[in-house]
Amino acid sequence: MGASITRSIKARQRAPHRPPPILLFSFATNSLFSVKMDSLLAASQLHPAPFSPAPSSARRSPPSVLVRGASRGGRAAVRCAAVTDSILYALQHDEMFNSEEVIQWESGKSINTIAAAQGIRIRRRCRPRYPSEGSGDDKAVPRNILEQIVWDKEVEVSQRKAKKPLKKVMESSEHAPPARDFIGALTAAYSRNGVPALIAEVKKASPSRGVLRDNFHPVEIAQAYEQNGAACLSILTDEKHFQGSFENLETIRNSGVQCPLLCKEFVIDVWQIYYARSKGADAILLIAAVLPDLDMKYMLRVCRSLGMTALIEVHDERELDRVLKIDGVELIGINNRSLETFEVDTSNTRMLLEKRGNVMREKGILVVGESGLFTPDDVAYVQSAGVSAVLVGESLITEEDPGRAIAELFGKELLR
Ligand SMILES: O=C(O)c1ccccc1NCC(=O)[C@H](O)[C@H](O)COP(=O)(O)O
Repeated sequence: MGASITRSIKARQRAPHRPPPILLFSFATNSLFSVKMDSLLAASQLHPAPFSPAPSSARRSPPSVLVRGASRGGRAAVRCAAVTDSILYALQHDEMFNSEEVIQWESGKSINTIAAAQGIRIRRRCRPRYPSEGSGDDKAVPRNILEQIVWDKEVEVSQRKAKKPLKKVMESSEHAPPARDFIGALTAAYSRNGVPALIAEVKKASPSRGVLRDNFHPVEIAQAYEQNGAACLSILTDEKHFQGSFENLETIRNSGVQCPLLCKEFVIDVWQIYYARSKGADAILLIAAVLPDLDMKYMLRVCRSLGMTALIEVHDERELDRVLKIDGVELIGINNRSLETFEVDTSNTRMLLEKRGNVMREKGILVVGESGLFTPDDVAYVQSAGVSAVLVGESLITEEDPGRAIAELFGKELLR
């Protein structure tokens, strides 16, 4: 493991920790403009001067703000009393704000068209503002389970946001204790044990397997995982398809468990990242099959501003290549399960590492092998392919004693 992990640690030590530029796009929602304004207002109060201090004259007399994309094919001047010059400066000078994807969006392409051009097959349902936009048809049926999950998530997130707007959830996230070092915990565990670090998953049910465990006590399971050498934990928060919850995440965080926690959520909106942080998450999953590049870049910035780690999940070469072009990626999960067909094939990890392992090592990116790992041979197989960590759910959670099952999975007891 040596070199790539050392590089990763060094990269992390070098990485500046600063608030995110105030960039306000989300392809995740149809109310792009209101999200922008929500974020703008919230950010102007919570991160008052990310780039440059606002002159006092600006504070006395708030400027008009040009908000790109507020109207199709052009810009709308929006007077916003809470916005300072520093934010205006940030918006106008941000490389991402002026990026290709934004220009495409402004030129009238729909969210789904832009995503499809990046090879993303998952469509957003997004209630259309214009007849030509979105899938548009209330009777449309999802093409696969991942699309179904994303469509359900759009409804869930909009309901949650109505109850707790972004500004409030950002404030809550500011009060959470600092995020723990997820990658640090993985690298330390790998050094200690000489086998891939374990991210043990607390998951009650899954779309592919139904209910995995009836007597499901999330805190007991989390404690058992930690006591038996898990480096980090992954907590499913999706209710509808996995019977998980943010309450589980919060309760585990408050139970005295020390392991860093991954919020295993289907993120489509930055609101979810702030919410996860407010509930004690140290890391969050971002799925390349769901998120267009611009969302991914913006969400990475938000994660960094919150001190959180992003585990970026890929399934195939195209997704991996997209992700490798994005700056600041530190942790990539290769999922052996197709989220569209449920097929599990551990050779996916080997195949992608054979093709792009060198690039990832050069960039100091740590790789996690995800899904379908049941035996010491499975673990050895993905380790020899080059992973530094494994994400395991089913093979542990279905055992009577999930903690003890860890030693069986690795063929030895793990040191804590
Ligand atoms: O687990 C599923 O059935 C599933 C279906 C659709 C989207 C995601 C899904 N699972 C998320 C995961 O990737 C796994 O929970 C995780 O990698 C652990 O996998 P396993 O060890 O096979 O439970």
